[in-house]
Amino acid sequence: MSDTPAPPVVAVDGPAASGKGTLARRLAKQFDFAYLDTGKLYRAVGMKVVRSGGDPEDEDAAEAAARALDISELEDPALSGDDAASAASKVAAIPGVRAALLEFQRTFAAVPPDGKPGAVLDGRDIGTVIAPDATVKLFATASVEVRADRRHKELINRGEASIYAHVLEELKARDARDMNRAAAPLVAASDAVVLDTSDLGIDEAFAAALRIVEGPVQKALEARED
Ligand SMILES: Nc1ncnc2c1ncn2[C@@H]1O[C@H](COP(=O)(O)OP(=O)(O)O)[C@@H](O)[C@H]1O
Ligand SMILES: Nc1ccn([C@@H]2O[C@H](COP(=O)(O)OP(=O)(O)O)[C@@H](O)[C@H]2O)c(=O)n1
Repeated sequence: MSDTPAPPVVAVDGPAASGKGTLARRLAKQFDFAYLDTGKLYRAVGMKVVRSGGDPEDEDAAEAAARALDISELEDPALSGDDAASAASKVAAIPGVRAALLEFQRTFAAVPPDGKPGAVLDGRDIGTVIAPDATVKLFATASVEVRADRRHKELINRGEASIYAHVLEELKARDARDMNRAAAPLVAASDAVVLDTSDLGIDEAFAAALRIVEGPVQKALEARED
């Protein structure tokens, strides 16, 4: 008798506002998989440091915040704001922070909560570091102008004051920090399928993502039934 293969894992990576969260959430719903927005972990650590009066670039403070992070802190609505995003990309460059968050993410992928049959994780390093053996890897991207436009509209819709030019600058600064850091930089895994959503609406992007993901996921689910 052979061992049952591990639950399928869908890795969704990409730069800010590329639509990876929207795709990952919909893919999880499609397959009834557990979903983890790993950006929230870094946002929560960044906000924890800022709120205690610290500097998100202070390695000791950021690592201590990451080690003390409680899952309940991920529910804070302030995490979706730009301040949290900026603090997140600073703490995310610190290797001790990434190490402190690694086990939680790997366990989520290996043993999806609530007995779900698989997991979808989105972030920057899911396909490269967290789940290098993922069933299928998607790298969502779009031009920085399109991404800034999406994030700007999202902020306006939430009733927040937003200036397009500022959002564009913030995204460029964050892209640069995320791509140029030494620890788990933002890069498509060599076996990821790149999906450029610049000219795709949400439904079109989802349909394209599903075409990429469906086959490998079904195959992995069937292998677990044998
Ligand atoms: N293909 C798309 N076309 C237009 N808007 C999109 C598309 N994908 C996502 N959005 C919108 O862009 C914003 C950012 O999407 P989100 O999924 O949160 O991106 P990310 O998780 O990569 O930061 C959201 O307001 C979302 O509704
Ligand atoms: N797996 C991850 C997820 C996020 N991050 C960091 O956390 C920041 C916020 O991530 P996010 O996914 O919530 O941001 P958006 O893409 O939604 O704007 C990113 O800019 C990265 O610096 C990371 O380093 N690794």
